[in-house]
Amino acid sequence: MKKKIHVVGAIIKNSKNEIFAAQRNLKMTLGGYWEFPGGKIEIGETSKIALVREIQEEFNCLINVYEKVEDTIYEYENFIVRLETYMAEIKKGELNLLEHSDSIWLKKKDLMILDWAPADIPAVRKIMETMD
Ligand SMILES: Nc1nc2c([nH]c(=O)n2[C@H]2C[C@H](O)[C@@H](COP(=O)(O)OP(=O)(O)OP(=O)(O)O)O2)c(=O)[nH]1
Repeated sequence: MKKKIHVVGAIIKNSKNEIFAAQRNLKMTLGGYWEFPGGKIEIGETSKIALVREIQEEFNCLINVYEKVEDTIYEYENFIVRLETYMAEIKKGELNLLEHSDSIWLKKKDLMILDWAPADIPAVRKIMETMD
């Protein structure tokens, strides 16, 4: 049976209404794909607490987490992911790439130029449809 993982991702918006995307480095699973930063929820954590922790660990940055955007299940070749995404903003500091190979701030209309991790596509579509 395929392993199931529960992952949370932050759709971080700046004052120019741009969205932050990060590229997974080639040593990570799904290396090279773009994602909403985040990671696996640990036992006993809420999704929002996990998201704040992951962004602190991977980007040394404190975020505020707001409403849920999407909740998708996607079956990869070797595992099944449940990806929850939440709107977020930087509360303190800046996003430093401690683990990712690249990052970009994009207007929502341009989001599809990236090669997103397949599980992220429903969230990307939803942002493009709903955000001002
Ligand atoms: N953080 C994040 N992970 C995503 C997204 N979409 C998606 O399919 N994933 C997958 C990639 C990873 O297999 C998993 C998240 O694990 P993680 O971010 O904690 O990665 P990790 O380095 O700890 O995982 P691993 O490479 O050690 O297996 O979910 C996304 O938007 N954000």
